[in-house]
Amino acid sequence: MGEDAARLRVTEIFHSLQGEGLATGERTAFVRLTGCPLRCRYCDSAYAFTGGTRLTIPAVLERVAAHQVRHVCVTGGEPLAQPACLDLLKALCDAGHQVSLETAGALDLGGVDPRVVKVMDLKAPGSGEVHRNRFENLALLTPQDQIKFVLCDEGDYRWAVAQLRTHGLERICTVLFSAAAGELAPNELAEWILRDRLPVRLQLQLHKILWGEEPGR
Ligand SMILES: C[S@@+](CC[C@H](N)C(=O)[O-])C[C@H]1O[C@@H](n2cnc3c(N)ncnc32)[C@H](O)[C@@H]1O
Ligand SMILES: Nc1nc2[nH]cc(C(=O)O)c2c(=O)[nH]1
Ligand code: SF4
Ligand SMILES: [Mg+2]
Repeated sequence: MGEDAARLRVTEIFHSLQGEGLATGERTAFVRLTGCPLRCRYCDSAYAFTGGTRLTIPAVLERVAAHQVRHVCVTGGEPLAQPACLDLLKALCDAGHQVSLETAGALDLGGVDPRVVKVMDLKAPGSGEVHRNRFENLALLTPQDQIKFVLCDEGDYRWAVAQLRTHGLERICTVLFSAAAGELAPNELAEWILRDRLPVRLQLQLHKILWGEEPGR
């Protein structure tokens, strides 16, 4: 199949305020790609595991353009599980967008366009997917990228602190600590970060504060 005919399976394309990471609050178009090889216990996007609509890259670009945004966030599901995601990321950059990629960190980041801001999770034990972390990806991150931990409990927190220290993560890029919604109180996580004087940022999910668990927001 030629590149022009490549299609991506897409769950939704929507317009919202970025709710996560360093661009929080920016008006953003989200492209949520369908399918994920992981099953994090807390996943708030399980509706993207199946279904979706097959769209060509020009069709995705056209729907994104309708939202008149600078920022585009490619998420999922696990975007990198679809090989054509790499072409989509490049096409969005070529169209002049500031592009971010939300990824589990379980698949190779090697082919991602260097203009893309990579927001990579390290999956903690409470996710049930800690064995999927691909630590080789850390060498592919640059200071513009972000490493995110989504934490379910104090055990996860301790694990994240150990990763921070073992890999010197704060020397690579910004490190975000986020509480898994419904599992850990963000104020408790805030107290631990202060107590331990960690070089990390607390991340709250702005869209859930504004709109709750509504899909497409
Ligand atoms: C739905 S995932 C999609 C991208 C990719 N599969 C990943 O896991 O990064 C986007 C982000 O939402 C986070 N997330 C999922 N469920 C969450 C929850 N219940 N509370 C907080 N963050 C959550 C993930 O950890 C990830 O950082
Ligand atoms: N507003 C909003 N911001 C987000 N940032 C990352 C999201 C995601 O699901 O990956 C997300 C999302 O679902 N909504
Ligand atoms: S990797 Fe991302 S999309 Fe997949 S189950 Fe985990 S949080 Fe959900
Ligand atoms: Mg989400």
